[in-house]
Parts: sequence; structure tokens; C-alpha cells
Amino acid sequence: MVALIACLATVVAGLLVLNFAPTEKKIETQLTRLYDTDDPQFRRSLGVLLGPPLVEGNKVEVLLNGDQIFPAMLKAIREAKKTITFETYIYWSETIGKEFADALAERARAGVKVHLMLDYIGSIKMDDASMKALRDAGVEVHRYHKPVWWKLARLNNRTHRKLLIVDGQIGFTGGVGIADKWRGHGQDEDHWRDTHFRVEGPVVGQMQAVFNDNWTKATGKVLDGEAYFPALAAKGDSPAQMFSSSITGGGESMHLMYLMAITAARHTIHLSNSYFVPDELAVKALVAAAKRGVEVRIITPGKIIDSDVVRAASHERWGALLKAGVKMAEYQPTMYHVKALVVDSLLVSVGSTNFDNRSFSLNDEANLNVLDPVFAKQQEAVFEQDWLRAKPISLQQWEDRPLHDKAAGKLADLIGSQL
Ligand SMILES: O=P(O)(O)OC[C@H](O)CO
Repeated sequence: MVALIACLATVVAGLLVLNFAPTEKKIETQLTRLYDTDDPQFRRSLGVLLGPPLVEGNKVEVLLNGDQIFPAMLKAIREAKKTITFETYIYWSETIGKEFADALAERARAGVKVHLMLDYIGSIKMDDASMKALRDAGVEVHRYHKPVWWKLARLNNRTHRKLLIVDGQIGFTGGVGIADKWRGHGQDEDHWRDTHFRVEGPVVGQMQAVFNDNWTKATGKVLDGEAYFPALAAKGDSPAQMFSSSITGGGESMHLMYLMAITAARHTIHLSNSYFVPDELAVKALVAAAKRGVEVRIITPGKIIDSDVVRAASHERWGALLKAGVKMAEYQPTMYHVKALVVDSLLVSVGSTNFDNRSFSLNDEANLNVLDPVFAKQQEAVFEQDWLRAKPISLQQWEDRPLHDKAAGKLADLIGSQL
């Protein structure tokens, strides 16, 4: 009898594992290098393969750290006249969370339609009183993918997107979360280094469409009309596109974008990422770029990081990169939470995406691609400033790292697909 129960339990467990396993293939083979980044085909392929095409006439402003990011976001919220749509992963009840909640509630009471999409896990540290105050003021709050026992598989699919759109006219995206560790200017380990972007122009319509994606999936409602999608005049000179990924659609888009950009690179790759755990294909693409003469530089967090496991898994994957000549450096003053890619002083990709499997395959992400040499040069200057505060790690230093670091790397690597 016991043997029969054990047998049945094994079959049920096996079936469960099979049912939770991904059913569709991911990108498995290295991309063929068909064009450089300045070839019109690169722009065309970004448009057709990632979703909406790049549209002209955008203005994208860089905001460095909480001191610049939060006032710009709060100003836009406080000046909203018709609609606010806001989707974020981390939202905690702290001083900055309260400032946002107060501003959102005030606008809702004034008649602005306010839609707030919070990831359930990311907003777990938001207190009930703040949530109630928002709802009482008329803010429509939805918490994405509440864990329930009958939908366990989706526990691992969070919305990691970071989008704020005001009146369908001003958009924000980048790395920032709504928590006090993003306040300040990266001055110490309690104040993180991050970059966010303020966007105006036709691409804001694409940002709103990405917000609508999860809003509709979660609430069954569509946000449409002039208050959400007004006619958008040109505000600047940057061609841009906003695209998204989710396991429920376009699941490989982020992975693909990084592989396309790295594969098309001819001169330089400047990659900043808070969680850098490249898969085999990404390593191959970066190695191939370095071997064909592309200068590849990557900044990741150093000892000050909120996830030692991620840093250990990251180190484990550096060997082939360093051997190929990729320059790695770890940011020293504080946690480095920036997520930005600049290729050939032309393409800039920014948004919520980390350089790891969780962002490439498990979570919902959204990135803004900007194809503009002026903007790209500006972001390279930001990268250079960060590089000055980062400690380069040579191949020799990497090989000589302590045995316990190597062991931690091997262990962390075992769960690399979940990081
Ligand atoms: O997942 P991210 O990149 O938004 O970062 C969030 C931090 O891990 C919160 O501690």
C-alpha cells in the first residue's frame, strides 16, 4: 500500500513538474551577423521583430538618481489634467512612497483618472493604510499576480515593468523603484545609483500601449480615447520605440533585442546592469563582438549589492568574457541599479530589463530603444562617469579570486535560470 501511494505521489509530482516546465522553445542558436548598427536594416529589423517600429520626433531626457528622478516624476503627476497610468515593480510605504501616494490621491480627488498597477510581490512592503487611502481617493489600484494556490505557475511571472505616463503625453521609464533607497544621489550604500528617463513625443503612445497590455490582462478593461492616446506632436529629434516582453506574448523580445544589438555592434558596447547573469548565447555574442574588435565594457555592482547570489552567479560567467578581452568593472560607492545599453554611439536601450534569465524569460519587461547619435553620446558620457567610480577586474584577478568565491559561484550557477 505504501509503495502504491509513493508511486502515485511520484507520478503526480512528475506531472506537476512537466506542467510547469516551459512548453515553447527559446532562442537556441547564435544570431547570424547580417548588418552593422548603422545599416537601415538594423532599424527595420528592430521594428519588425520587437513590435512597434521606431517613430520620429521624440525628446528623451536623462535623470540621474533619486534627486533628479523623483522630483521630475512627482511634478508630472501633480500637473496631470486627465489621466495617469503607473506600473511598477517595487513600491514600498516609505517617505517617497507616501509622497507618490499623496500626489496620486490628490489628482484622483481632482477628477484625474489614475490607474496604478503594482506587482503583488514588489509591493508587499506597502501598508494597507496607504493602499486604502489611494482607493478611497478614487485611484484604481491593481496588484499584479496575487499568489493563489490554484495558479502557482504564475508566481514566477512578475511585472517588472517601470512605466509612468501622464495625460498620454509625458512618459517615464528606467531602473527606479518607489522606495527610499533610490532617494539621494548614490552617495552611500543606503542611496542607490540609478538612471531614469523622461520622454515626450509620439513614442509615448507606445508606452501607453504597453501599460494597457497588463492593465487589460489584469482587469479585463481597455483604456482608450484621447485622454490616454492624444495626438502627439514631435518634441525632439530622436527616433524611438517602446517594446515589451512577457511569457504570455513576445516572451523572447528582450533577449532578442540584446542579442541583435550585440551582434550588430561594430565599434563599442557600453553595458550597465544591476543584475548581470548572461546566458550562454549572450556570452557567445559578447565574446564574438570582442573578438571582431568591438570594445566591450560592462559595469555591474560590486560588494554593495542587494543579492550576493546574483553577484556570485555573475562572477561564475565572466571567464569567457575576460578571456575574449571584455572589460569588466564593479561599481564601488553604492548599489549600482542602472540598466542601460549603448552600442556604437547610436543605439541606447533603457528600461526595466536586467541582463539575466529572469528578465529575458520569466518577468514582464518594457524597454525604450532610442537610435540617436547625440543621445547615445550623452549616455556614453554618463557611462564614463560611472566607469571612473568602478573597479576594473582583470582576468588574472578573476582567476585568483578566493576559493570560497569560486564555490559560491558554482552553487549560485545551479539556480542561474531563476536569477
Ligand atoms: O528588480 P529590480 O531590478 O527592479 O530591482 C529591485 C531590487 O532588487 C529591490 O531590492
